[in-house]
Amino acid sequence: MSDTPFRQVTIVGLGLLGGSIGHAVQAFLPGTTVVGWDADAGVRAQAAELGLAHRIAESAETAAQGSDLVIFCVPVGAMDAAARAIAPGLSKDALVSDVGSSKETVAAALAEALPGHHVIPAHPVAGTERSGPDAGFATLFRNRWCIVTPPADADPALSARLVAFWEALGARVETMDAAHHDKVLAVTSHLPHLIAYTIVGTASDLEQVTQSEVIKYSAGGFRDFTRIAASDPTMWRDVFLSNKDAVLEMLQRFTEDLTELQKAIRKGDGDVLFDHFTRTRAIRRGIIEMGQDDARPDFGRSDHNGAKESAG
Ligand SMILES: NC(=O)c1ccc[n+]([C@@H]2O[C@H](COP(=O)([O-])OP(=O)(O)OC[C@H]3O[C@@H](n4cnc5c(N)ncnc54)[C@H](O)[C@@H]3O)[C@@H](O)[C@H]2O)c1
Ligand SMILES: O=C(O)C(=O)C[C@]1(C(=O)O)C=C[C@@H](O)C=C1
Repeated sequence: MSDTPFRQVTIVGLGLLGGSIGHAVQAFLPGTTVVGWDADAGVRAQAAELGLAHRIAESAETAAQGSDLVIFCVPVGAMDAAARAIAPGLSKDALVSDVGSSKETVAAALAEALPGHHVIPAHPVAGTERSGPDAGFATLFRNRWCIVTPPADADPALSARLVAFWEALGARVETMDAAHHDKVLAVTSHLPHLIAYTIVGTASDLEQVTQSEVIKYSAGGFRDFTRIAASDPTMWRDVFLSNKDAVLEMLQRFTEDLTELQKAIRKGDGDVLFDHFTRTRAIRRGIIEMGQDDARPDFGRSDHNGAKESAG
């Protein structure tokens, strides 16, 4: 393998994820050319202005021309349409990948839309509540996991190049099958978003009763929920529809556990509550010790984008 895993990458979808990949490749893989494409003309113009790619393609049909890697960074419900649109320019040798938050349905959509092409899906577990081209930054993937889900018949050499690509952008890479990915992410990412969307909606309904107190006193826990609940509606609608079975299974478990805590409160059983909270505090501490806390106040700052940033 040369010092750059891919000569030219086409990024389809130039929002938070696509924009961050564009910045990161230019900063950390200077030997790779970045071509950008987005279905939205306004986004394409903004991406050109922000320098998210070396060049913005003139049409979907030509976007993949000459690229040995094409990464779909569109909402998971738009993967099929995006893949069909760029198919005319896509070489049979190119590797097709994506960054979608769910993997089984995306893998199936890409394989069906692009028969005879190499498809190896991936999911960088890194993001923010922001979206759009100006939300991207070069260090988004640094020290974050990227989960690669190669299908059983994937070419191991192509998988290795995709792993090298993500490692060059600063990610730690893990490989697993798509179904397992979807179960794990249902509990670690999808369910927390559903809970945040619910609690913020509930509080807002109650606001009519409490006359603005919800907003006024939202300094702590509630404010953290509002950050998550500000995440992109299109993206999350698609995530829940595409990972339906795993999310419903985890929601069932969650509901049972919530009922246990509800019972303990009603019965005045402090031991159950104390033991539970002690266990969850240890989990949070474990996450921080593993270096998984991301010092969020830095998120989205423009000085994350310069080529002056060094990899590693
Ligand atoms: N936001 C996060 O925290 C996060 C983290 C990891 C993975 N993801 C995944 O990354 C993907 C992109 O998310 P994002 O946050 O960058 O969204 P975003 O809204 O910031 O950007 C998505 C872009 O895709 C474009 N698009 C939509 N349909 C298209 C099509 N058919 N062809 C070309 N372009 C099209 C939109 O115009 C938009 O510019 C999603 O699949 C999401 O699940 C998101
Ligand atoms: O930190 C956040 O704002 C995120 O929601 C990022 C987050 C997550 O749940 O961890 C959201 C969705 C992605 O698919 C990956 C990462």
